[in-house]
Amino acid sequence: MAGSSFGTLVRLTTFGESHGKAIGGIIEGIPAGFSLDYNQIQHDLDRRKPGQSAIVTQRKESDKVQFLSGIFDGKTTGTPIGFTIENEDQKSADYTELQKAFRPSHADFTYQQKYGIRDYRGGGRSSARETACRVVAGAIAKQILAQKNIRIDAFVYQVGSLKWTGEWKSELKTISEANNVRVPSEELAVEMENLIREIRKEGDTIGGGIRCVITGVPTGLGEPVFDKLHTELGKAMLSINAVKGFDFGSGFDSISMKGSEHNDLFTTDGTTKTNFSGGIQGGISNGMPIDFRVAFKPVATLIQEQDTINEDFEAVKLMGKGRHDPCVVPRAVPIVEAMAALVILDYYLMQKAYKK
Ligand SMILES: C=C(O[C@@H]1CC(C(=O)O)=C[C@@H](OP(=O)(O)O)[C@H]1O)C(=O)O
Repeated sequence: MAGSSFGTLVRLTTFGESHGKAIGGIIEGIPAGFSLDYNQIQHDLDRRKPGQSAIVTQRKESDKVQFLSGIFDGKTTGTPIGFTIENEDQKSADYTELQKAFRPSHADFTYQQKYGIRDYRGGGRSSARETACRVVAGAIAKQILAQKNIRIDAFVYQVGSLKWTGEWKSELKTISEANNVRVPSEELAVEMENLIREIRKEGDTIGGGIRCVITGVPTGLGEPVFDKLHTELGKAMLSINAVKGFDFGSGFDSISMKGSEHNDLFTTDGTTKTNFSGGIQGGISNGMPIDFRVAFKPVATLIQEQDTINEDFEAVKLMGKGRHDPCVVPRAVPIVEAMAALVILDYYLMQKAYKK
């Protein structure tokens, strides 16, 4: 229970700090004989990497993954896949003041209280840099799932109070992936980007929301009662840095609905006319698209002076420094897809193992 591994049959363990030599991971349980598309893995890493546009952190990392094991002649061998990604652009001097003072609402304080020591540079282990490792594993899982016609699409639907309320279709992915925000509307992309630029000018940050739709999932995935499919998806999403909320299907809107409005009526082919269940009933996939949302808080590091305390619990003023995201959702889209892919592949393999 040391907190750095995720999954049951497909299991990812990550290591590394933001300003250390490298980050990396070990992926166990990937089936043998699968031909890897390295370009696809790099493509997802590029969708996540810092410095990719004017509205994200300007730290420049190439995020090239180096595989160390588990692959032979371009195919998985069924043995642990080890990999590293080097850290190339650390500016640790930006964090000198943070050796002693805690950024309000950041993991600085809790890491210090838990361990009595922390790598304060770039947030150390608590940095979202770690999520690059999840993207490597998720990109592999996504490729395997694609062969089974399971498709995972995440996109930004909200930044601050600007919200996309359209109906999702997979064709919209070309629009969401063509703009810096990753929202499926060209008009909203401009508005959201302008908002993020304004927020950045003020040295401030803003929250956002990501929606994820998974199609082609067969019925039967999910292990009641404690390992329901949505329970594992919730854990996966809530483990991503800055995530504050997860809901699926009707989610929190279900509070104000009547059963007669909420029930998804069947059609005779076994699908349902509506999808308030979000593709999961009783913790088990029902064959409809799995549909969930993830809420991200505004990043804690502000380029503004704030009141805080130091390690001796004395009141001090702290001015944030460094290269930070004014809004994390544009870069978090491939992270959500990666974690979703790890869960779905894990549960797909479990269902294969258990089904009579
Ligand atoms: C490096 C990445 O993002 C970093 C996430 C991060 C944080 O506190 O989470 C702080 C910043 O790091 P630094 O202060 O070293 O510039 C971001 O740039 C990355 O995502 O690869």
